[in-house]
Parts: sequence; structure tokens; C-alpha cells
Amino acid sequence: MGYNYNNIIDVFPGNIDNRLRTKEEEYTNNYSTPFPPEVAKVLETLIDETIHEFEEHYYMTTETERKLLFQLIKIFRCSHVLEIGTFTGVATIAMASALSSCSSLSSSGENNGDNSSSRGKVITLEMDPKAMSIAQKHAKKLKYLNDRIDFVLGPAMESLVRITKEQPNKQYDLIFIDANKDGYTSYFDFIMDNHLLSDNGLIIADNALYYGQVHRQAGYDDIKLFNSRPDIPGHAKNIHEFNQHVLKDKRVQVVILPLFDGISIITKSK
Ligand SMILES: C[S@@+](CC[C@H](N)C(=O)[O-])C[C@H]1O[C@@H](n2cnc3c(N)ncnc32)[C@H](O)[C@@H]1O
Repeated sequence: MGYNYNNIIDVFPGNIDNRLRTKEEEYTNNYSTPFPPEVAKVLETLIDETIHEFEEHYYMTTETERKLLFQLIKIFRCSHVLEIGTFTGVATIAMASALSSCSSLSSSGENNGDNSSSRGKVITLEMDPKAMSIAQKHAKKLKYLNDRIDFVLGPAMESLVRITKEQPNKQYDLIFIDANKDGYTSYFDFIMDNHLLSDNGLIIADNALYYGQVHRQAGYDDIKLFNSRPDIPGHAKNIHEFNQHVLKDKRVQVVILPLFDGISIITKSK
């Protein structure tokens, strides 16, 4: 995609914390398979608009992270995807475009409790109407995505409770948690307690290292690499508690990878 990575520190302030490894990411973006051209085109204009409209444009997942989500959906033949935290929809569109050539059944092979089970779908939750309307506007440009994304506006926990009541047997093959660092543990508990994850499904939790500040929470005070960004009060602590909480939960197994801002990959214990 057409970015000048020499200016990326200006474009992505998160980079000062090594959240984004500029040169490495430029390389991984360029040497990872491009998105289908029509998807890449939509993403490019969407990213430009997001940078223009939002000071917090660094909320966006990076290109390589989106490609990872795309690839995971292909590898695990995911049909039913839940995203908590749409923002302007760059990951939503990347994930939905991976579904379009996906298998017609969920990975568990079961009817997933809704009439669209023969088609893949991303349900994405967001509370900011401006971000969501930008996401919708760009997703509409690709006709084949129209019936593959359900945008749900409102506080994520309320939306989760409502959609679970509406479709009590529905399970998801991939759940991307990327909103509200104070809410990760509640989202995770709700997902597990209500059996929202299909047997071979994955939960991907973003920002598992929270700008490197979870290290401090765990007592690694000597780490100097990630120390330039002040903590948003409580976020690093909450993410560290979430990581501890998941590790202790016998229903799941987890691996945290030091990629991007840290991603946690959680599956049901086998
Ligand atoms: C890091 S951004 C998501 C990035 C997005 N997944 C992407 O790939 O670009 C987090 C989003 O979560 C939203 N958010 C924060 N708290 C929320 C809540 N309680 N319910 C729903 N959305 C929330 C924010 O408005 C923000 O757009």
C-alpha cells in the first residue's frame, strides 16, 4: 500500500513505543501476500480517511496484523467471526473478505443457530457512531461484503448480551477482542461462560503487551525498551490482570506473542 514509511512516526504516534516496528513492518507488509486488489483499494482510502478524521488513527490494526487475521480465517476455515471494537473497520473488512471464499460450515460443522449459517459473517461491535459509519460507508463499496458484515452500534457488553439472547446457540470460530482495555476480562468471561467459542475456535486479544507496560505490572522494572508513553491510567494493569486471568482458566490454553502490540491467542483446552 502506498505509505511513506519514513514519515510513519508522524503518522502513527504509537510507534514511539515500538508498538510498530517501522522498518520490520514495512518489510513484512511488502513481503506478505497482498490483499485482493479490490480489498486493498478500499482499505487504502479507508485508512486515508481514518488518518484525516481521527487523532486516534493509531487505533487501527497494522497491515501485517490484518493480513494475519485474514490468513487465520483462511487456515481455520472460519465462518463465524465476532469483532469487539470495529473502529473504522480496517480489520473488519480484511476479515470479511477472507470469509468470502470460506467453507460453508463453521469449523465445528454444526448449525450455528442462525439462518445465515450457510455463509460466513463478521459481527462487529462499536460504540462510536462516527467510526462505525465510516466503516459502513467503505464496506459498502464491495458488494460481496454487504451480507457478510453485521455492524452493531452500542456498548460492547450490552450488544454481546443482546445478540447472545437473540441467537442462543450461536458460536464463533474467531473472536477478535480489540476494544476497551478495562473490559477484556468481562468479555472473555462472557464468551467462555456462554459457550460462544466453537470447539476449534480462536480468541485473538490485541494489545496483550499494552505498549510494553505490562512488563512493569509484572515487576520487570528494568525493561527500558518500552518506556516512553505514559500509561492511560489502569490500562496496563487491567491487561496484565486479563493475561493472568486467562492463564489461570483451565478451560483454555493461551500463547502470548510479542508481535505488534502483543497478541494473545486463546483456544479451548483439548
Ligand atoms: C483499538 S480500536 C479497534 C481497532 C479495530 N479493531 C481495527 O482493526 O482498526 C478500539 C475501538 O473500541 C471502541 N470501544 C471502546 N470501548 C468500547 C465499548 N465499551 N463498547 C464498544 N466499543 C468500544 C472504540 O470506540 C474504538 O473504536
